[in-house]
Amino acid sequence: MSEDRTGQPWVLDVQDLTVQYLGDRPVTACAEINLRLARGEILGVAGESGSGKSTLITALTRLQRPPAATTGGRIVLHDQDQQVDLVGLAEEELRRYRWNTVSIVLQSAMDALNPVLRLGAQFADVIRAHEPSLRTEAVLDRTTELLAMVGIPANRIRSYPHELSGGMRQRAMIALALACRPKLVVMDEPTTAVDVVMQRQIVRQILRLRRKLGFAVVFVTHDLSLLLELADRIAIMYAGRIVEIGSAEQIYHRPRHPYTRGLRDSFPPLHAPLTTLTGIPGTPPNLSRLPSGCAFAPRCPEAIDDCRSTRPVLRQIGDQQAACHLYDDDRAAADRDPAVVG
Ligand SMILES: Nc1ncnc2c1ncn2[C@@H]1O[C@H](COP(=O)(O)OP(=O)(O)OP(=O)(O)O)[C@@H](O)[C@H]1O
Repeated sequence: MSEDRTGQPWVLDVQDLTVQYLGDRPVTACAEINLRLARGEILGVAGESGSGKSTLITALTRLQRPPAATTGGRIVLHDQDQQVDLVGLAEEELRRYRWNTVSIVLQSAMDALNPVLRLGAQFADVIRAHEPSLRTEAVLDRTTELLAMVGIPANRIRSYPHELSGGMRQRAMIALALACRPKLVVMDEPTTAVDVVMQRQIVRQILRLRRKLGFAVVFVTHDLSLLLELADRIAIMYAGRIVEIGSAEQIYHRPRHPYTRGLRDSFPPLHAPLTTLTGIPGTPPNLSRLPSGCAFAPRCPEAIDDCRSTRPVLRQIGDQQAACHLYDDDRAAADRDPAVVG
């Protein structure tokens, strides 16, 4: 059984996950993704629109619908001394793990919450599905406690989703995702629909709840600066592949991949003074017509000949990983001293 640095089993161990949109010309939206999460760890996944982030999230929770299909790899979850590979489980078996072991927070709570049910009824549905024998008062107590954790007063239990502010709805979604004490919460841009002040409040709340309850998080967003506040580690996606992965500190201060550098310089930092934003020239590629070699090469200011002919593989560079030919010649030096190149 694979284990993290502390000897604990990984909460999530994704191995060579490939997800395609099937059709006349299949599109590979996630290619050979490898990710591991330790208990209580927050992994951020960042990338531009179309890089495959949402596809990854729905594949991880097995909520994808045709034409999307997982065509390779494993999604191994570990909970209560058991390991289970979600790939290949039937819908009925998956239900045992949803909410309980892994839960999801979507981009728009308005799409995820039922508009015709009061908040209390929605919490009761989820809690009861996993603890059918729980008495009404206990369900109510649990709901009150969950809402309080995200700063929503008890009198809102009788509110309908449309009676709540956008920020409150998102926080209610987070509370609902935690209702059955999952080991892993998967979040797809849960702060895009709210203003910056609320965004930061939600980020602080997630950090506080993680400390209190110890769940791990995969948090997907296009906003790298947000992840720098929230994530322990960050994976950068481009054209369906992870092109760099490292600690938040490494990704911010010493990004290896030119794409990561471009992404970092495209967003205003949340704390530091505002500087000129440079952005990345060009647009992401069409996944059904990827160039040979590195998919970022046509936009890369540092591309060399190899980049246009051979796709670089994700490999260790110092104590982070990147898929970039710029480090090929300096492999030995970069492995010894990560500051040598970059
Ligand atoms: N229903 C679909 N049919 C065919 N291809 C699709 C479909 N949905 C997505 N794709 C392909 O998968 C790619 C990745 O889409 P995905 O939504 O996962 O990206 P994303 O990074 O989450 O983007 P965004 O931030 O805009 O949500 C798209 O560029 C597109 O080529």
